[in-house]
Amino acid sequence: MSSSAPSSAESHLATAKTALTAVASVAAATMVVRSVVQEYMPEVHELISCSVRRFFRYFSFEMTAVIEEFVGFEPNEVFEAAESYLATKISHSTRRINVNKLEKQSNFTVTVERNEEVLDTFDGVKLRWILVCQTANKKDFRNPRDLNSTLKSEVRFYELRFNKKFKNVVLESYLPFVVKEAALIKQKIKTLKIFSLDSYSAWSSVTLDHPSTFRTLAMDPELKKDLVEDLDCFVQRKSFYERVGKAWKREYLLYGPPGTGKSSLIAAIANHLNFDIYDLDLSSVESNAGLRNLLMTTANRSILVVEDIDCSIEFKDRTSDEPSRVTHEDNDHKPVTLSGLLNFVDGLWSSCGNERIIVFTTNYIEKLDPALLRPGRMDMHIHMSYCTPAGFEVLASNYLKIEDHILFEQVEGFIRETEVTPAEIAEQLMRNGYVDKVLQGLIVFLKAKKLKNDEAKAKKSSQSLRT
Ligand SMILES: Nc1ncnc2c1ncn2[C@@H]1O[C@H](COP(=O)(O)OP(=O)(O)OP(=O)(O)O)[C@@H](O)[C@H]1O
Ligand SMILES: [Mg+2]
Repeated sequence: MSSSAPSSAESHLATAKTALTAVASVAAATMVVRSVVQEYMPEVHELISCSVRRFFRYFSFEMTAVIEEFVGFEPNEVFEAAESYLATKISHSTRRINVNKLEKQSNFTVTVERNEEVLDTFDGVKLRWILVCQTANKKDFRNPRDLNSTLKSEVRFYELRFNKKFKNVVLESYLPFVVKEAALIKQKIKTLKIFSLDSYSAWSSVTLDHPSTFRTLAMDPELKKDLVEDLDCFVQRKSFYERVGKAWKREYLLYGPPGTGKSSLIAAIANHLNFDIYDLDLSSVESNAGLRNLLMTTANRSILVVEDIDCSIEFKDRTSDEPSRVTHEDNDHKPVTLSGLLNFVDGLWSSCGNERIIVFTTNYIEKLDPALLRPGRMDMHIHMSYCTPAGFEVLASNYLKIEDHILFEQVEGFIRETEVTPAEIAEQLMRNGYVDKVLQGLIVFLKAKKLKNDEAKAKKSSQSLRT
């Protein structure tokens, strides 16, 4: 018995060959029929093309997700996210990109141009993106997408192609990842704003372009380190605040003489976290109801600043300790108090506010109501002190671009013995001239300052001896 029965592998091969031959014959026959029909019967040709496409699509492994620019009248978050995200995927193979910049923007906006294919990989899954633009059908107003695009005269959507078997990975992991990444990118390039109250007591904003950063700030190095760590820890504790059911907010009290960098520190915090600033002048808020409205209209990831609290407002309502029959309505019309503000903040922001920072500043901590200073009221007290030798070195590096100099020892000696603010030193360092000349000028200034301070001290002590 020399011949054996065909093995199962051979039989599979034979079946596959037959199937392939069949597909090839269908394709060849279709081509012939198509060319004949194309010539003589265009409608039949369209019908056949459609069926052929459907036939091949059935055997294709590819799936396409269409991500339109608008959902009804609203912008599609996934489309916007894809636009930002894909800009980070521009590679050597990208041939055309779009570059835009509005006058007020500090950075260029770069996006991938239409019909450009962008490749991406996520957990080993290969993905192909392409931005498709089609001329809008302006007459078809039944379709909101077309109505939207009448303004733009084109309909834009992304096609995202991937292997069908990764459908769940794409929908459940990849696209949420793209949305999250895009939010981070936007946050990074966001232009910071500072809001203040206009003449109608409503927030109005301008771009915040303050150069102060933690690097340029002259303050106690340990305190600076602690504060940066505190801020970084705060923004990462979303789940902690959710778990304990507290408002996700942090309160800082900055105190120190004028010119020691309290406002500069607020700008440095805003630049570090990329948070907008709301500068709240409590003396121009008429009532609790007005304050509540203002707080409700501040955005998340922002810093609410109340400057000079010692002079702007009472801490407590003077009548609040007396037994009273104040109705809710009366309360709405009452003048604002600081304790009222803090209570609002706890209530309102625990339900609707996220990542809020409140900063209070004062030049005179001794004038503050003790209730505001009691432990647990503020999360951190930050003393912005007179300039120290370490602070001077930061300022010298900022203004003169030097890390050391033969005159540093003399300057630092005076700084140790004299109460001088970083603002005063900064003013001296901004003077024109060579480094030597500027530092000599600073020494003359410090000598005079020391003399003046000593005289003032002597006068004060002789006055107190007399009384
Ligand atoms: N600690 C500091 N580090 C770096 N620069 C400082 C510092 N303090 C003051 N300056 C410089 O002095 C200027 C004024 O400082 P700033 O307005 O921050 O002081 P302030 O404490 O807010 O004063 P005020 O109590 O009068 O509001 C700043 O623009 C900055 O150039
Ligand atoms: Mg200030």
